[in-house]
Amino acid sequence: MIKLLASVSGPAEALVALRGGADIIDLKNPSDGALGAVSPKIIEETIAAVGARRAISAVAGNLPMEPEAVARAIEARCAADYVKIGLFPASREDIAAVIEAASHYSEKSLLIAVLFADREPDFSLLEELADHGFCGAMLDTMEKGAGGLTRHLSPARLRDFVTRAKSLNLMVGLAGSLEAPDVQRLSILEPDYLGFRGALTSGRRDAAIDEARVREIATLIAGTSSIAHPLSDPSHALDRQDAPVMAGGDRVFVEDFVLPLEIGAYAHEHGRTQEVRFSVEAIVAPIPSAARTMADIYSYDVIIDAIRTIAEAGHTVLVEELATRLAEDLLLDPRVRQIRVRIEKLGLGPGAVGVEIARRRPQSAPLR
Ligand SMILES: O=C[C@H](O)COP(=O)(O)O
Repeated sequence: MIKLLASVSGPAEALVALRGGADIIDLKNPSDGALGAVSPKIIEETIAAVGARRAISAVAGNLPMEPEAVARAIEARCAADYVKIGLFPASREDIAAVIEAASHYSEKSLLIAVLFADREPDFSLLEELADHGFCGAMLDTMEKGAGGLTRHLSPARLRDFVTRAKSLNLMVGLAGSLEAPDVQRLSILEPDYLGFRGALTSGRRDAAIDEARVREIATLIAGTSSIAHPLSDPSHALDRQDAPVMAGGDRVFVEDFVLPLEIGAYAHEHGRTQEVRFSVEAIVAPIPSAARTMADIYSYDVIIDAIRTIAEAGHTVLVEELATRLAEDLLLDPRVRQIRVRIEKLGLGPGAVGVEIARRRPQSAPLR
C-alpha cells in the first residue's frame, strides 16, 4: 500500500493534511526552497497536535554539505519520527562525510536521504546510505517550477532508483512537483510513498494546503492498491496467445510515438540508434460516464512510460521481442483486457518495416 506524504508548514496544516487522508506529515517551510526547515518549536507543536495518529517527518534544511552543520540540524529535529536530509550537489567526499555525520543519529530518529532528480542524482549513494543506517531514500526536485520529477528522470531511471533502494531494504519515496496524473504512472513503480506539497494547495506552493486537494490525492493513491504491478507480480506474465477473445471495451491509445532505439540483428545496427515508431492500443473496461478524475481511468501515460522504459533497456535484436515484451508488460495491469502493439523501424529502407501483434488477457486472470 503506497502512502501519501504531505508537506506542511506547521500544526494547523498538519491537521488539514490529517483530515484529508495523508499518511505521513512532513514538516517543511515551503517559502524557503526545496528543503526549508521549520523550527524545533514548530516540530514540538505539531507532534502535540497530531499525537500518535500519524508519523511525522521534518526536513533538516537547505544546508551546505558540511558534516557539523548537518549534524546540528538533525540533532535539533530528532523529536520527529523521520528526519529528511538533503544530499545537495557537492563532491563525493563531502557527501560521504555528511552521510557519516548523520549516521550517528540513526538511533535517535529514522533518517531519510533526499536526492535531487534535477541535479544528476548519484544512485550509487544508496549503498552508502544503507551501510550507514539510513532508513530510506527519496527523490525530490530542487528547483520548484522547473518541471516535475518525471520531466527530469525517465521511467527506466525512476524504476532503477526504486528497485535499487528496495533491494537495500531502504524505504523509498518519490516527490518533486507531483500532480494527480503522476500518481498512476509512479504507483506502477511501487514506491513506499509519494510526496506532495504544491498540488495540495489551491495556488502557489507556499499557499495554504487545501483539505479537498489532499483528499483527492489520497483517494488516487488508495485506488492504485488494487493494480497488479509489474515489479511485484510477474505471475500474470502468461502466454496470452491462446486466450479466448474478450468482449470489447474502450480504447486507450498512443499513436506514432517515435523514439531512437538500439535495435536490429545486423552488425551495422549495433552501437547506433535508429528511429522506431510505436503505436499501442489498450482495450479497457468501458469508461464510466461519471469518470472525472484520474482514479476513474486507465492513463495513456502508463503506455508512454512502458514504451520509454523498454526503449532505454539497451540493444534489442528483434522488433518481435520488443512487441511481445511491451504487450506482456502492459497486460500486467488488470484493467487492460487486450493490447495491440505495432512497432516499425523507420530507417531501414524506402518505408516502414515491422510487426503488429495483439494479445489478450486469459479468462482466468483477474479483470477490472
Ligand atoms: O517532500 C515532498 C515535497 O514537499 C514535495 O513538494 P512539491 O510537491 O511542491 O514538489
